Amino acid sequence: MKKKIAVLPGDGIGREIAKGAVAVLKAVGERFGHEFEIEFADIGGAAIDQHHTPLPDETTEACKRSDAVLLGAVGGPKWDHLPSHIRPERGLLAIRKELQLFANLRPIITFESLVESSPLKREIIEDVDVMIVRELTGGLYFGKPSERRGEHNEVVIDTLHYTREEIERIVEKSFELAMVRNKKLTSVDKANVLESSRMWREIVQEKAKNYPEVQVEHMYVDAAAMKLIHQPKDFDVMVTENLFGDILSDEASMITGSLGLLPSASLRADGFGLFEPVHGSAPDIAGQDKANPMAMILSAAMMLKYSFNMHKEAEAIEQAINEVLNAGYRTPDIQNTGTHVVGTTKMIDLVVHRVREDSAISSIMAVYM
Ligand SMILES: NC(=O)c1ccc[n+]([C@@H]2O[C@H](COP(=O)([O-])OP(=O)(O)OC[C@H]3O[C@@H](n4cnc5c(N)ncnc54)[C@H](O)[C@@H]3O)[C@@H](O)[C@H]2O)c1
Ligand SMILES: CC(C)[C@H](C(=O)O)[C@@H](O)C(=O)O
Ligand SMILES: [Mg+2]
Repeated sequence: MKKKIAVLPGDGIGREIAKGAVAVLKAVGERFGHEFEIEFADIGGAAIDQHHTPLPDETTEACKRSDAVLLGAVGGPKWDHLPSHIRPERGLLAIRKELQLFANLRPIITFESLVESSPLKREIIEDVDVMIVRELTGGLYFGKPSERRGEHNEVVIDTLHYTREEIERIVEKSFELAMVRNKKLTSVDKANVLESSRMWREIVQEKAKNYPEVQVEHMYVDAAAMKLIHQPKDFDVMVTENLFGDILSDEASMITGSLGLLPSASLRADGFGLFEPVHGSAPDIAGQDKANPMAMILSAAMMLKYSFNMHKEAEAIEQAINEVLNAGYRTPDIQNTGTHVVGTTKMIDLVVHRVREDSAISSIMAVYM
């Protein structure tokens, strides 16, 4: 199969880990006989430096002529002085909006080999498999007005804005996911305070009538934050609005062991997707070969699964990652002493090697079977 992929490395560790995803895709392509044509484009701070805007038209066009998009991360101290409407993060929000990527899927899955070294108890984190469904193109991030007012700019306004249609489509998506998973949906809101959450809850209740098999529960976001780290196995699909989903997913990363392990898929209604790690550009470790490339590589695996229907190819990546972790290799975000502590480049090589090695084994098997 031939597929065109736009790769937007962005800033900081985004550039280091994007290389990893591309190398792994090349290995998958060779093993399974696919051709992945890669087109690189700038976003975020890199785009500000090159094109004076965080999202150049060329980048949007490159995404639109591709079958899927991979994104590293944006932002960093170099651009922190800029006003919010032209910061690197604005490029990320703009591409999500432009491509109508309203459904952000953030799977939280425990790696068995990391359970032992976790500061959290085994009985809490083992076998966790939660899907956070985060609304991605509405809410406080996109509400207008968002500005400072008053004679001395002493008043500030951000607006939490949702339309019924925006809530309906993300709620529908989460019910569909619940139906193919374990038929359990937790809707997270702040309906004791926010009008937007009251409408959110009403819509969940309305839609629930079309999915009688799905067990639905409503939970306030503060309680959900507590329960997520205390009893994560009580959740299966969790749907929530943009900002709540942002915060809860970083929190949930601690169940797996590191923010550097969480991938995500940002999907449009027709299935087109942009795939990005949950984490940011990590300026504190950028350029030091310390970043964990797994979130990015797993995002590429999600792309293969969700955009190209390449399930065995995605599983080959997941298996390679499991094997590398089972063999004891760790980036410093997970473990910082010992003989198996490796940098970004070495970790990428290990995963690529495993993906290729399986290729050798399966071709021998093919000859003798
Ligand atoms: N999707 C994105 O592009 C995205 C997401 C979050 C933050 N950001 C931006 O990134 C910049 C830094 O933000 P932040 O520091 O709050 O969040 P961050 O996610 O970049 O980093 C938080 C902490 O996690 C660590 N970390 C993150 N990813 C890691 C990885 N793959 N391997 C090892 N350690 C990792 C970092 O070193 C840091 O200590 C900001 O400009 C922010 O706006 C971008
Ligand atoms: C960088 C920022 C705009 C972004 C968000 O909040 O959506 C990030 O934190 C994420 O989780 O993808
Ligand atoms: Mg975030």
